[in-house]
Amino acid sequence: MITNIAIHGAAGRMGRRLVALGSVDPELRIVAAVEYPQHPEMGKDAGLLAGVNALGVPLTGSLHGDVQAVIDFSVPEGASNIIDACLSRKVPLVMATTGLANDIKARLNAASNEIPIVWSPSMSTTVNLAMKLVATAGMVLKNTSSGVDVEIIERHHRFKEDSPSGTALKFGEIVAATMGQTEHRHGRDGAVGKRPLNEIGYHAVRTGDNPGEHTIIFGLLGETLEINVKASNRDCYALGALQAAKFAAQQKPGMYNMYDVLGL
Ligand SMILES: NC(=O)C1=CN([C@@H]2O[C@H](COP(=O)(O)OP(=O)(O)OC[C@H]3O[C@@H](n4cnc5c(N)ncnc54)[C@H](OP(=O)(O)O)[C@@H]3O)[C@@H](O)[C@H]2O)C=CC1
Ligand SMILES: O=C(O)C1=N[C@H](C(=O)O)C[C@H](O)C1
Repeated sequence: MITNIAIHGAAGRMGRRLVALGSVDPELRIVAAVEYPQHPEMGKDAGLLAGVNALGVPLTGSLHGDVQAVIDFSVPEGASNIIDACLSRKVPLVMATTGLANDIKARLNAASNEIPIVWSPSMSTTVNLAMKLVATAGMVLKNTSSGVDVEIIERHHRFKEDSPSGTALKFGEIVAATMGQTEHRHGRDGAVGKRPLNEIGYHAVRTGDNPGEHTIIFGLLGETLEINVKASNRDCYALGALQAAKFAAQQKPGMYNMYDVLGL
C-alpha cells in the first residue's frame, strides 16, 4: 500500500532528509514539498534541493494534491499554519517541530479530535526507547532513602533555535511524573545554594553540527546512573517520521506518539 505524503519545511535540514529518504521508500509517494511562500528556493525541485534525483515535485507555498499525511519539521509559526491546513483538509499530521508555545500545543490537542496526529519531540527509535528506560529508572530509584538528583544534558548543533530541546523537556516530564519532582531548573549561575532534592536540572550545549544527544543523570550518594542516547546524523528522525506518516494515514482521529507508532 502506498501513502501519499506532503513535507512541510521541505527545504530545511530535516525536510531535505525526509525528501531524500522518502523518495526511495516504495511505500511512500511524495506529492507535495511545502515551504512558506517567500522561501528563496520556491519552485525548485524538492529532490534536487535534497541532493537526490529530480522528483518532479516543486517547492510550493501551500498544501495541495491528494495527500494522506503531512509531516511538519518547520518552525512554531509554520506548525501553527499547517495545523489549520490539515484541519481544513481533514489530513493526518505528524508534528515534529519543537519550541511550540502553549497556545499552539492547545490547538494541536484540539485538532486531534478531528484528525489523527502523531506528535513527538523526537521521532528516533532509540530516543523513545531511552524514554522508556528513564521511566523505569525513575520507578526503581524514586524511593531511594538518600534521594536522587536528576539532571538532563542535551547537546545540539549551533543552528538550533530553541532551548532546551523538546526531547529534554519530554525527558523531564517523564522523570517528574515518575519521581515527583516539582521544580524544573534551567542552568545555574551565581550563589544558588545547595541543590534541593525536588529539582530537575537542564543544561543545553550548542556546538558545531551535533544532530542531537541527550544524557539523563540519576545521581545518588555513592553511585550514579547515566542514560545516554546520541544521533550521528538526522536520518533516525527522518525514518521515524516517515514511519509515523504511514501509521497516521491509517488511524482514526486522535493524539498518538512514537510509542504508538513503534509499538513500545
Ligand atoms: N521530532 C523530531 O524527531 C525532530 C524535531 N526537530 C525539530 O524540527 C524543527 C526543524 O528542524 P530543522 O530542520 O533542523 O530546522 P531548519 O531551520 O533547517 O528547517 C525549518 C524549515 O522551516 C522553514 N520555515 C521558516 N519559517 C517558516 C514558516 N513560517 N512556515 C513554514 N516553514 C518555515 C525554514 O526556512 P528558512 O530556512 O528560510 O527559515 C526551513 O526550511 C525544529 O523545531 C527542530 O527542533 C528536528 C529534528 C528531529
Ligand atoms: O533541532 C534539532 O536538531 C532537534 N530537535 C529536536 C528536539 O528539540 O528535541 C529533536 C532532536 O534532538 C534534534
